[in-house]
Amino acid sequence: MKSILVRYGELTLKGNNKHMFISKLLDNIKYKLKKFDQSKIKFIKDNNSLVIDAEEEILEDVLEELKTVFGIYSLSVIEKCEKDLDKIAEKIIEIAKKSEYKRFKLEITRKDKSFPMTSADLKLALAPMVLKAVDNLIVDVHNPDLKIEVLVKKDGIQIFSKRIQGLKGLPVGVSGKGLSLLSGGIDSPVASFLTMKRGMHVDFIHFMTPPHTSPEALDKVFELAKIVSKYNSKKFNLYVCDFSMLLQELQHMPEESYKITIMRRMFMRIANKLAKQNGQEALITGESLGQVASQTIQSIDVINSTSELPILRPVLTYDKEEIILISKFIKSYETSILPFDDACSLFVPKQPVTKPKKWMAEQQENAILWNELLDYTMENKIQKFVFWNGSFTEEINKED
Ligand SMILES: Nc1ncnc2c1ncn2[C@@H]1O[C@H](COP(=O)(O)OP(=O)(O)OP(=O)(O)O)[C@@H](O)[C@H]1O
Repeated sequence: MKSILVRYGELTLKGNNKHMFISKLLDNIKYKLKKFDQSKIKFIKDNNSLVIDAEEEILEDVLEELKTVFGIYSLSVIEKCEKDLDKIAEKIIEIAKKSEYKRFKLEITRKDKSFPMTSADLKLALAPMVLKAVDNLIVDVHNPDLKIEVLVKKDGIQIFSKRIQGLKGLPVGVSGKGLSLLSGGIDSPVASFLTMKRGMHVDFIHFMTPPHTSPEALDKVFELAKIVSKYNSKKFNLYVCDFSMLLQELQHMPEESYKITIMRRMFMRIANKLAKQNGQEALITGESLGQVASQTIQSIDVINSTSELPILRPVLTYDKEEIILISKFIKSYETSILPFDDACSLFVPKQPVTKPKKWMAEQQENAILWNELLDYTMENKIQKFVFWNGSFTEEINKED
């Protein structure tokens, strides 16, 4: 058996909520590791961290899974031993001998104050033993390339030399539920991922307009939701809305340049109604300020005015390059750039309005018959797919 120390970081500062946050994180971790033979894994909890014992053959895979869990600050593969000076030295020497690095620093943290030696005493006793046993090792406290840390805890000693970065953030599920407008582009999967990072469970809605949008475009959206599912709650919904009837009606609007603005307002109205029916408390989009002509603060204002729910725009201030970096990190990029058009891109007017006015948007809407169509679309044109155990299943019953 090998052991992995899981650090909670920010979660340990959560005061009264600490218990709830940590228990959610444990749930999420256990779900992630469900795919392994459970006889090969053991969970040992303490106040501010978790130790997972895992058979050596699955250790790397377990680490990879843990790297996708929000709320984990960092991870270390640790050696455990009894509170015995010779045994501690033996473990440190073992690590130092295996390492290619030679500029050595020893760091001791004594969590168990009943342990008879102080951290300084321990360091003074251990360092010479290690230096004597390992060739070419030199002490470099300011610029070490081999830092070995020793934790003295109530139930024994933990020793490690590497900290692997976790995703940080908060465990998914502690910040309520959101409904993400997933378009099939680069930005909305990244916006969804960043929302999950702060602990929000994310469901998705996609608007399609067949026959103008192809089945491949829809496949792509399913694939994107699946890719980010790695970071999401174990079970979530993807709603697919056939927006064609409304799109057709929008063609009758007098002012061409307002088409995108009005389409977005309709998306928001539908997303609001759906979210209210299903308990999502916020909407999420991949809009980024100034990225395209229609993503201006005036446009955001005109879109917001149709929404009672808060609209989160996690990538609002990000440059495209920064968004692409994240999309490559979460591995959605290659799918996002597949050349299948979604509802929006097929509908872009020659010169979309960049500074729309609310009164003008309302005037455009008053010129068409959208109310009944929107209700009809809500009632009859939304399919619900539930993601569970790695795949989507359509739920036929409209009641959630
Ligand atoms: N067909 C759609 N279904 C669901 N949401 C959409 C759709 N089209 C646009 N949106 C939402 O509106 C936001 C802005 O749309 P826009 O068309 O400007 O983005 P995009 O660049 O095509 O896609 P993305 O923002 O995902 O890269 C999207 O990030 C997404 O949240």
